[in-house]
Amino acid sequence: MSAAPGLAARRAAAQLLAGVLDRRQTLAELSASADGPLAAPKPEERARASVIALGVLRQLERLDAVLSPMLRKPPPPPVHHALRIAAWEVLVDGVADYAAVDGAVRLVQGLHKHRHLTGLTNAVARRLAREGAEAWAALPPPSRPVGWLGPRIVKAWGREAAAAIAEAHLGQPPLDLTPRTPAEAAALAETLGAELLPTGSLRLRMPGQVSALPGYAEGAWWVQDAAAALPVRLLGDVRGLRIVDLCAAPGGKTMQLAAAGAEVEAVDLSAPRMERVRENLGRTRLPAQVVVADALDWAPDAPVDVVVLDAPCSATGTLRRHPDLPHARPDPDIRPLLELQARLIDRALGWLKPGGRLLYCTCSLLPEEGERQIEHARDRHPGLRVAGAVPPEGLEPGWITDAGHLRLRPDYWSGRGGMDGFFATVLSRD
Ligand SMILES: C[S@@+](CC[C@H](N)C(=O)[O-])C[C@H]1O[C@@H](n2cnc3c(N)ncnc32)[C@H](O)[C@@H]1O
Repeated sequence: MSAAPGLAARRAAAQLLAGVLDRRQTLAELSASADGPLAAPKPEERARASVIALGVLRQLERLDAVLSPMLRKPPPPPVHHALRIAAWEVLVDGVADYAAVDGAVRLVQGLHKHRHLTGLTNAVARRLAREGAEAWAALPPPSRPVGWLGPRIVKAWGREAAAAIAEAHLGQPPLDLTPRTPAEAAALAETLGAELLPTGSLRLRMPGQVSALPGYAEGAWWVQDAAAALPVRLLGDVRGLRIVDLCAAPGGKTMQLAAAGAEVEAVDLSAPRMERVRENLGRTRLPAQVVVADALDWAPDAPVDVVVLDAPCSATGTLRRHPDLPHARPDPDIRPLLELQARLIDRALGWLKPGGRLLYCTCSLLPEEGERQIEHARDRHPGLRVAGAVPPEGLEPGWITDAGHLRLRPDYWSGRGGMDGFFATVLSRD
Protein backbone atom coordinates (compact mmCIF):
# COMPACT_ATOMS: atom_id res chain seq x y z
CA MET A 1 0.00 0.00 0.00
CA SER A 2 1.35 3.43 -0.90
CA ALA A 3 1.50 6.31 1.56
CA ALA A 4 -1.26 8.91 1.67
CA PRO A 5 -0.66 11.66 -0.85
CA GLY A 6 -0.87 15.14 0.60
CA LEU A 7 -3.90 17.34 0.86
CA ALA A 8 -2.42 19.91 -1.54
CA ALA A 9 -2.14 17.30 -4.29
CA ARG A 10 -5.69 16.06 -3.69
CA ARG A 11 -7.04 19.60 -3.65
CA ALA A 12 -5.31 20.42 -6.93
CA ALA A 13 -6.59 17.14 -8.42
CA ALA A 14 -10.15 18.00 -7.34
CA GLN A 15 -9.78 21.41 -8.97
CA LEU A 16 -8.52 19.79 -12.17
CA LEU A 17 -11.56 17.51 -12.16
CA ALA A 18 -13.83 20.51 -11.61
CA GLY A 19 -12.16 22.31 -14.54
CA VAL A 20 -12.63 19.36 -16.89
CA LEU A 21 -16.01 18.02 -15.75
CA ASP A 22 -17.81 21.18 -14.63
CA ARG A 23 -16.26 23.88 -16.83
CA ARG A 24 -15.23 21.80 -19.88
CA GLN A 25 -11.60 22.90 -19.83
CA THR A 26 -8.85 20.54 -21.00
CA LEU A 27 -6.06 19.47 -18.67
CA ALA A 28 -3.60 21.19 -21.02
CA GLU A 29 -5.50 24.48 -20.65
CA LEU A 30 -5.71 24.07 -16.88
CA SER A 31 -2.02 23.18 -16.57
CA ALA A 32 -0.95 26.16 -18.66
CA SER A 33 -3.07 28.66 -16.72
CA ALA A 34 -0.96 31.00 -14.56
CA ASP A 35 -3.59 30.98 -11.79
CA GLY A 36 -4.81 27.42 -12.47
CA PRO A 37 -4.92 24.49 -10.02
CA LEU A 38 -1.28 23.55 -10.66
CA ALA A 39 0.21 27.03 -10.30
CA ALA A 40 0.72 27.05 -6.52
CA PRO A 41 1.54 23.44 -5.47
CA LYS A 42 5.13 22.14 -5.23
CA PRO A 43 6.45 20.10 -8.20
CA GLU A 44 5.86 16.71 -6.54
CA GLU A 45 2.34 17.77 -5.52
CA ARG A 46 1.68 18.95 -9.06
CA ALA A 47 2.88 15.64 -10.44
CA ARG A 48 0.72 13.69 -8.00
CA ALA A 49 -2.33 15.90 -8.72
CA SER A 50 -1.98 15.16 -12.44
CA VAL A 51 -1.64 11.42 -11.82
CA ILE A 52 -4.81 11.46 -9.69
CA ALA A 53 -6.82 13.55 -12.16
CA LEU A 54 -5.73 11.44 -15.15
CA GLY A 55 -6.47 8.24 -13.23
CA VAL A 56 -9.95 9.38 -12.17
CA LEU A 57 -10.82 10.59 -15.68
CA ARG A 58 -9.70 7.30 -17.28
CA GLN A 59 -11.98 5.35 -14.96
CA LEU A 60 -14.71 7.94 -14.36
CA GLU A 61 -17.71 5.90 -15.52
CA ARG A 62 -16.57 2.87 -13.55
CA LEU A 63 -15.81 4.82 -10.37
CA ASP A 64 -19.24 6.47 -10.61
CA ALA A 65 -20.85 3.08 -11.16
CA VAL A 66 -19.43 1.92 -7.83
CA LEU A 67 -20.17 5.19 -6.04
CA SER A 68 -23.69 5.93 -7.21
CA PRO A 69 -25.48 3.09 -5.33
CA MET A 70 -23.82 4.48 -2.18
CA LEU A 71 -25.36 7.93 -2.74
CA ARG A 72 -29.08 8.70 -2.53
CA LYS A 73 -28.59 11.54 -5.04
CA PRO A 74 -25.51 12.98 -6.73
CA PRO A 75 -23.77 15.28 -4.25
CA PRO A 76 -22.61 18.80 -5.25
CA PRO A 77 -19.75 18.46 -7.77
CA PRO A 78 -16.87 19.38 -5.39
CA VAL A 79 -18.00 16.67 -2.94
CA HIS A 80 -18.46 14.22 -5.80
CA HIS A 81 -14.89 14.89 -6.99
CA ALA A 82 -13.54 14.27 -3.47
CA LEU A 83 -15.33 10.91 -3.38
CA ARG A 84 -14.18 10.02 -6.90
CA ILE A 85 -10.59 10.67 -5.84
CA ALA A 86 -11.03 8.46 -2.76
CA ALA A 87 -12.61 5.75 -4.93
CA TRP A 88 -9.73 5.83 -7.41
CA GLU A 89 -7.17 5.80 -4.61
CA VAL A 90 -8.74 2.77 -2.94
CA LEU A 91 -9.86 0.77 -5.98
CA VAL A 92 -7.11 1.50 -8.51
CA ASP A 93 -4.09 3.06 -6.87
CA GLY A 94 -3.85 0.95 -3.71
CA VAL A 95 -3.75 3.86 -1.26
CA ALA A 96 -4.50 2.66 2.30
CA ASP A 97 -8.22 2.86 3.09
CA TYR A 98 -7.82 5.12 6.11
CA ALA A 99 -5.66 7.57 4.15
CA ALA A 100 -8.10 7.76 1.22
CA VAL A 101 -11.07 8.26 3.58
CA ASP A 102 -9.18 10.91 5.54
CA GLY A 103 -8.20 12.63 2.27
CA ALA A 104 -11.81 12.91 1.09
CA VAL A 105 -13.01 14.11 4.50
CA ARG A 106 -10.34 16.80 4.68
CA LEU A 107 -11.07 17.96 1.15
CA VAL A 108 -14.75 18.44 1.98
CA GLN A 109 -13.95 20.05 5.33
CA GLY A 110 -12.07 22.68 3.33
CA LEU A 111 -15.10 23.51 1.17
CA HIS A 112 -16.86 26.49 2.75
CA LYS A 113 -20.14 25.92 0.99
CA HIS A 114 -20.25 22.18 1.48
CA ARG A 115 -18.55 21.66 4.83
CA HIS A 116 -21.86 20.39 6.24
CA LEU A 117 -21.43 17.34 3.96
CA THR A 118 -18.29 16.17 5.77
CA GLY A 119 -20.27 13.53 7.70
CA LEU A 120 -21.83 12.18 4.52
CA THR A 121 -18.42 12.11 2.82
CA ASN A 122 -16.96 10.21 5.74
CA ALA A 123 -19.79 7.67 5.69
CA VAL A 124 -19.66 7.11 1.92
CA ALA A 125 -15.87 6.91 1.80
CA ARG A 126 -15.87 4.34 4.62
CA ARG A 127 -18.51 2.28 2.88
CA LEU A 128 -16.48 2.50 -0.30
CA ALA A 129 -13.44 1.19 1.54
CA ARG A 130 -15.53 -1.69 2.99
CA GLU A 131 -17.60 -2.72 -0.02
CA GLY A 132 -16.06 -0.99 -3.03
CA ALA A 133 -13.59 -3.70 -4.05
CA GLU A 134 -16.31 -6.30 -4.51
CA ALA A 135 -18.50 -3.96 -6.57
CA TRP A 136 -15.46 -2.93 -8.60
CA ALA A 137 -14.52 -6.51 -9.40
CA ALA A 138 -18.11 -7.23 -10.48
CA LEU A 139 -18.23 -4.39 -13.04
CA PRO A 140 -18.55 -5.63 -16.61
CA PRO A 141 -15.69 -4.64 -18.92
CA PRO A 142 -16.34 -1.46 -20.94
CA SER A 143 -18.05 -2.07 -24.27
CA ARG A 144 -16.88 1.02 -26.16
CA PRO A 145 -14.97 4.28 -25.69
CA VAL A 146 -16.81 6.90 -23.64
CA GLY A 147 -18.88 9.73 -25.06
CA TRP A 148 -19.36 10.73 -28.68
CA LEU A 149 -16.52 8.52 -29.91
CA GLY A 150 -18.14 5.25 -28.77
CA PRO A 151 -20.75 4.83 -31.52
CA ARG A 152 -18.30 6.03 -34.17
CA ILE A 153 -15.72 3.46 -33.16
CA VAL A 154 -18.31 0.68 -33.15
CA LYS A 155 -19.36 1.76 -36.65
CA ALA A 156 -15.79 2.02 -37.93
CA TRP A 157 -14.13 -1.00 -36.35
CA GLY A 158 -16.91 -3.22 -34.93
CA ARG A 159 -18.02 -4.15 -31.42
CA GLU A 160 -15.08 -6.34 -30.51
CA ALA A 161 -12.52 -3.72 -31.47
CA ALA A 162 -14.52 -0.99 -29.69
CA ALA A 163 -14.48 -3.02 -26.47
CA ALA A 164 -10.74 -3.67 -26.80
CA ILE A 165 -10.04 0.02 -27.46
CA ALA A 166 -12.18 1.02 -24.44
CA GLU A 167 -10.23 -1.44 -22.29
CA ALA A 168 -6.96 0.05 -23.56
CA HIS A 169 -8.20 3.52 -22.55
CA LEU A 170 -8.44 2.47 -18.89
CA GLY A 171 -4.74 1.91 -18.32
CA GLN A 172 -1.93 4.35 -17.67
CA PRO A 173 0.10 4.49 -20.89
CA PRO A 174 3.84 3.81 -20.74
CA LEU A 175 6.46 6.39 -21.68
CA ASP A 176 8.02 5.67 -25.08
CA LEU A 177 11.29 7.12 -26.26
CA THR A 178 12.81 7.24 -29.74
CA PRO A 179 16.60 6.84 -29.71
CA ARG A 180 18.54 9.39 -31.76
CA THR A 181 20.88 6.66 -32.96
CA PRO A 182 18.95 3.43 -33.59
CA ALA A 183 22.18 1.38 -33.42
CA GLU A 184 22.52 2.41 -29.77
CA ALA A 185 18.96 1.42 -28.82
CA ALA A 186 19.87 -1.82 -27.04
CA ALA A 187 22.57 -0.15 -24.93
CA LEU A 188 20.23 2.74 -24.11
CA ALA A 189 17.48 0.31 -23.13
CA GLU A 190 19.83 -1.29 -20.64
CA THR A 191 20.93 2.05 -19.16
CA LEU A 192 17.34 3.21 -18.84
CA GLY A 193 15.95 -0.12 -17.66
CA ALA A 194 13.58 0.12 -20.62
CA GLU A 195 12.04 -2.50 -22.87
CA LEU A 196 13.33 -2.35 -26.45
CA LEU A 197 10.23 -2.75 -28.60
CA PRO A 198 10.45 -4.72 -31.88
CA THR A 199 9.98 -1.46 -33.81
CA GLY A 200 12.96 0.20 -32.09
CA SER A 201 11.23 2.41 -29.51
CA LEU A 202 12.24 2.23 -25.85
CA ARG A 203 9.41 1.68 -23.36
CA LEU A 204 9.32 2.57 -19.68
CA ARG A 205 6.31 1.51 -17.59
CA MET A 206 7.12 3.60 -14.48
CA PRO A 207 9.15 6.47 -15.86
CA GLY A 208 9.21 9.16 -13.12
CA GLN A 209 10.52 12.57 -14.11
CA VAL A 210 11.47 12.59 -17.81
CA SER A 211 14.24 15.19 -17.60
CA ALA A 212 15.96 13.16 -14.86
CA LEU A 213 16.27 10.03 -17.04
CA PRO A 214 19.74 9.04 -18.31
CA GLY A 215 20.47 10.47 -21.75
CA TYR A 216 17.96 13.33 -21.55
CA ALA A 217 20.49 16.14 -21.22
CA GLU A 218 22.70 14.66 -23.96
CA GLY A 219 19.69 14.38 -26.28
CA ALA A 220 20.15 10.63 -26.74
CA TRP A 221 16.36 10.23 -27.17
CA TRP A 222 13.09 12.09 -27.25
CA VAL A 223 9.61 11.27 -25.99
CA GLN A 224 7.45 9.81 -28.77
CA ASP A 225 4.78 7.15 -28.59
CA ALA A 226 5.78 3.90 -30.33
CA ALA A 227 2.91 4.39 -32.79
CA ALA A 228 3.88 7.99 -33.57
CA ALA A 229 7.41 6.82 -34.39
CA LEU A 230 6.23 4.52 -37.19
CA PRO A 231 4.85 6.81 -39.95
CA VAL A 232 8.23 8.37 -40.81
CA ARG A 233 9.77 4.92 -41.01
CA LEU A 234 7.37 4.02 -43.83
CA LEU A 235 9.52 6.25 -46.03
CA GLY A 236 12.52 3.91 -45.79
CA ASP A 237 15.95 5.46 -46.32
CA VAL A 238 15.61 9.27 -46.36
CA ARG A 239 19.30 10.17 -46.36
CA GLY A 240 19.93 13.31 -48.41
CA LEU A 241 16.26 13.83 -49.29
CA ARG A 242 14.79 17.31 -49.11
CA ILE A 243 11.76 17.04 -46.84
CA VAL A 244 9.15 19.52 -45.66
CA ASP A 245 7.74 18.46 -42.28
CA LEU A 246 4.40 20.22 -42.30
CA CYS A 247 2.58 20.67 -38.99
CA ALA A 248 5.81 19.79 -37.26
CA ALA A 249 5.49 20.85 -33.63
CA PRO A 250 6.57 19.62 -31.10
CA GLY A 251 9.00 18.00 -33.51
CA GLY A 252 8.98 14.24 -32.99
CA LYS A 253 8.95 13.56 -36.72
CA THR A 254 11.34 16.42 -37.50
CA MET A 255 13.92 14.83 -35.19
CA GLN A 256 13.40 11.38 -36.68
CA LEU A 257 13.90 12.73 -40.20
CA ALA A 258 16.95 14.80 -39.26
CA ALA A 259 18.48 11.89 -37.34
CA ALA A 260 18.00 9.70 -40.41
CA GLY A 261 19.97 12.15 -42.54
CA ALA A 262 17.24 14.11 -44.34
CA GLU A 263 17.44 17.83 -45.03
CA VAL A 264 14.39 19.03 -43.14
CA GLU A 265 12.33 22.18 -43.20
CA ALA A 266 9.90 22.07 -40.25
CA VAL A 267 6.80 24.24 -40.59
CA ASP A 268 4.09 24.93 -38.02
CA LEU A 269 1.55 27.65 -37.34
CA SER A 270 2.15 27.84 -33.62
CA ALA A 271 5.09 29.98 -32.45
CA PRO A 272 5.06 28.61 -28.86
CA ARG A 273 4.94 25.03 -30.11
CA MET A 274 7.78 25.78 -32.54
CA GLU A 275 9.81 27.04 -29.60
CA ARG A 276 9.59 23.49 -28.30
CA VAL A 277 10.87 22.20 -31.66
CA ARG A 278 13.85 24.54 -31.35
CA GLU A 279 14.52 23.34 -27.80
CA ASN A 280 14.20 19.71 -28.88
CA LEU A 281 16.57 20.21 -31.82
CA GLY A 282 19.02 22.01 -29.53
CA ARG A 283 18.96 19.23 -26.94
CA THR A 284 19.35 16.47 -29.53
CA ARG A 285 21.84 18.54 -31.60
CA LEU A 286 19.94 17.70 -34.77
CA PRO A 287 19.82 20.07 -37.73
CA ALA A 288 16.56 21.37 -39.25
CA GLN A 289 15.22 24.66 -40.52
CA VAL A 290 12.37 25.93 -38.38
CA VAL A 291 9.60 28.03 -39.95
CA VAL A 292 6.61 29.51 -38.15
CA ALA A 293 3.95 29.87 -40.85
CA ASP A 294 0.44 28.95 -41.85
CA ALA A 295 0.78 26.08 -44.30
CA LEU A 296 -2.16 27.51 -46.23
CA ASP A 297 -0.06 30.61 -47.12
CA TRP A 298 3.49 29.26 -47.07
CA ALA A 299 5.26 27.24 -49.79
CA PRO A 300 8.83 25.89 -50.10
CA ASP A 301 11.31 27.72 -52.38
CA ALA A 302 11.65 24.72 -54.67
CA PRO A 303 9.91 21.35 -55.15
CA VAL A 304 10.86 18.74 -52.56
CA ASP A 305 11.32 14.96 -52.44
CA VAL A 306 8.89 14.37 -49.58
CA VAL A 307 6.25 16.25 -47.62
CA VAL A 308 5.38 14.80 -44.23
CA LEU A 309 1.92 16.02 -43.26
CA ASP A 310 1.01 15.11 -39.68
CA ALA A 311 -2.27 16.92 -39.95
CA PRO A 312 -4.24 18.51 -37.12
CA CYS A 313 -6.98 16.06 -36.22
CA SER A 314 -9.44 14.94 -33.55
CA ALA A 315 -6.53 13.30 -31.64
CA THR A 316 -8.87 10.41 -30.88
CA GLY A 317 -5.92 8.02 -31.06
CA THR A 318 -4.34 9.61 -28.00
CA LEU A 319 -7.18 9.36 -25.47
CA ARG A 320 -5.10 7.06 -23.25
CA ARG A 321 -2.88 10.08 -22.69
CA HIS A 322 -5.70 12.65 -22.80
CA PRO A 323 -8.69 11.11 -21.00
CA ASP A 324 -9.98 14.64 -20.33
CA LEU A 325 -10.85 15.24 -24.00
CA PRO A 326 -14.16 13.31 -24.17
CA HIS A 327 -15.35 15.27 -21.12
CA ALA A 328 -13.92 18.68 -21.98
CA ARG A 329 -15.04 18.39 -25.62
CA PRO A 330 -18.13 16.21 -25.38
CA ASP A 331 -19.49 16.93 -28.85
CA PRO A 332 -16.74 18.20 -31.14
CA ASP A 333 -17.49 19.26 -34.69
CA ILE A 334 -14.73 17.65 -36.73
CA ARG A 335 -15.90 19.03 -40.09
CA PRO A 336 -13.54 22.05 -40.02
CA LEU A 337 -10.66 19.65 -39.33
CA LEU A 338 -11.65 17.42 -42.25
CA GLU A 339 -11.71 20.47 -44.54
CA LEU A 340 -8.34 21.69 -43.28
CA GLN A 341 -6.80 18.22 -43.76
CA ALA A 342 -8.04 18.14 -47.37
CA ARG A 343 -6.72 21.64 -48.09
CA LEU A 344 -3.32 20.76 -46.59
CA ILE A 345 -3.13 17.56 -48.67
CA ASP A 346 -3.92 19.54 -51.83
CA ARG A 347 -1.26 22.15 -51.08
CA ALA A 348 1.38 19.62 -50.12
CA LEU A 349 0.87 17.63 -53.34
CA GLY A 350 1.69 20.79 -55.29
CA TRP A 351 5.13 21.04 -53.67
CA LEU A 352 6.45 17.63 -54.74
CA LYS A 353 9.13 16.98 -57.35
CA PRO A 354 8.09 14.51 -60.05
CA GLY A 355 8.11 11.14 -58.29
CA GLY A 356 8.02 12.85 -54.90
CA ARG A 357 6.04 11.38 -52.02
CA LEU A 358 3.51 12.66 -49.50
CA LEU A 359 3.43 10.95 -46.11
CA TYR A 360 0.01 11.78 -44.67
CA CYS A 361 -0.77 10.82 -41.09
CA THR A 362 -3.13 11.60 -38.22
CA CYS A 363 -3.32 10.42 -34.61
CA SER A 364 -6.99 9.68 -35.17
CA LEU A 365 -9.10 6.56 -34.89
CA LEU A 366 -11.70 7.94 -37.27
CA PRO A 367 -11.60 6.69 -40.88
CA GLU A 368 -12.87 10.13 -41.98
CA GLU A 369 -9.47 11.55 -41.02
CA GLY A 370 -7.54 8.64 -42.51
CA GLU A 371 -8.80 6.07 -44.99
CA ARG A 372 -11.78 8.22 -46.19
CA GLN A 373 -9.67 11.36 -46.42
CA ILE A 374 -7.31 9.54 -48.79
CA GLU A 375 -10.18 8.18 -50.90
CA HIS A 376 -11.47 11.75 -51.30
CA ALA A 377 -7.96 13.01 -52.14
CA ARG A 378 -7.69 10.36 -54.86
CA ASP A 379 -11.05 11.47 -56.25
CA ARG A 380 -9.78 15.06 -56.41
CA HIS A 381 -6.36 14.11 -57.85
CA PRO A 382 -6.52 11.53 -60.63
CA GLY A 383 -3.20 9.66 -60.79
CA LEU A 384 -2.63 9.91 -57.03
CA ARG A 385 -1.85 6.48 -55.69
CA VAL A 386 -0.79 4.75 -52.51
CA ALA A 387 2.95 4.41 -53.07
CA GLY A 388 3.21 1.47 -50.75
CA ALA A 389 4.99 1.64 -47.46
CA VAL A 390 8.45 0.27 -46.77
CA PRO A 391 7.39 -1.90 -43.80
CA PRO A 392 9.63 -0.94 -40.88
CA GLU A 393 11.30 -3.66 -38.86
CA GLY A 394 9.10 -5.12 -36.13
CA LEU A 395 5.82 -4.09 -37.72
CA GLU A 396 3.06 -6.67 -37.38
CA PRO A 397 1.86 -7.55 -40.90
CA GLY A 398 -1.80 -6.99 -39.91
CA TRP A 399 -1.14 -3.33 -39.24
CA ILE A 400 -0.85 -2.64 -42.98
CA THR A 401 -4.33 -2.64 -44.52
CA ASP A 402 -5.32 -4.14 -47.86
CA ALA A 403 -5.25 -0.62 -49.31
CA GLY A 404 -1.59 -0.29 -48.23
CA HIS A 405 -2.12 2.11 -45.31
CA LEU A 406 -0.70 1.78 -41.81
CA ARG A 407 -3.58 1.60 -39.30
CA LEU A 408 -2.65 1.46 -35.61
CA ARG A 409 -5.03 1.17 -32.67
CA PRO A 410 -4.63 1.55 -28.88
CA ASP A 411 -5.54 -2.12 -28.36
CA TYR A 412 -2.59 -3.32 -30.44
CA TRP A 413 0.29 -4.72 -28.40
CA SER A 414 -2.08 -4.79 -25.42
CA GLY A 415 0.20 -7.19 -23.51
CA ARG A 416 3.07 -4.74 -23.96
CA GLY A 417 1.19 -1.63 -22.81
CA GLY A 418 -0.59 -0.64 -26.03
CA MET A 419 0.12 2.26 -28.35
CA ASP A 420 -1.59 5.40 -29.62
CA GLY A 421 -4.04 5.12 -32.49
CA PHE A 422 -2.58 6.33 -35.78
CA PHE A 423 -3.20 6.36 -39.51
CA ALA A 424 -0.37 6.81 -42.01
CA THR A 425 0.05 6.36 -45.72
CA VAL A 426 2.59 7.22 -48.40
CA LEU A 427 1.19 8.71 -51.61
CA SER A 428 2.72 9.60 -54.94
CA ARG A 429 1.48 10.68 -58.35
CA ASP A 430 1.83 8.72 -61.58
C1 LIG B 1 -0.54 16.50 -34.74
S1 LIG B 1 0.31 17.97 -34.39
C2 LIG B 1 1.87 17.67 -35.11
C3 LIG B 1 2.80 16.72 -34.34
C4 LIG B 1 4.20 16.68 -34.91
N1 LIG B 1 4.22 16.37 -36.32
C5 LIG B 1 5.12 15.70 -34.20
O1 LIG B 1 5.41 14.62 -34.71
O2 LIG B 1 5.62 16.04 -33.10
C6 LIG B 1 -0.45 19.09 -35.51
C7 LIG B 1 0.22 20.45 -35.64
O3 LIG B 1 -0.42 21.15 -36.73
C8 LIG B 1 -0.22 22.52 -36.52
N2 LIG B 1 -1.10 23.27 -37.45
C9 LIG B 1 -2.45 23.34 -37.43
N3 LIG B 1 -2.89 24.08 -38.46
C10 LIG B 1 -1.80 24.47 -39.17
C11 LIG B 1 -1.61 25.26 -40.34
N4 LIG B 1 -2.64 25.81 -41.00
N5 LIG B 1 -0.34 25.47 -40.78
C12 LIG B 1 0.71 24.93 -40.10
N6 LIG B 1 0.59 24.18 -38.99
C13 LIG B 1 -0.66 23.95 -38.53
C14 LIG B 1 -0.52 22.69 -35.04
O4 LIG B 1 0.07 23.87 -34.54
C15 LIG B 1 0.10 21.40 -34.45
O5 LIG B 1 1.38 21.66 -33.94
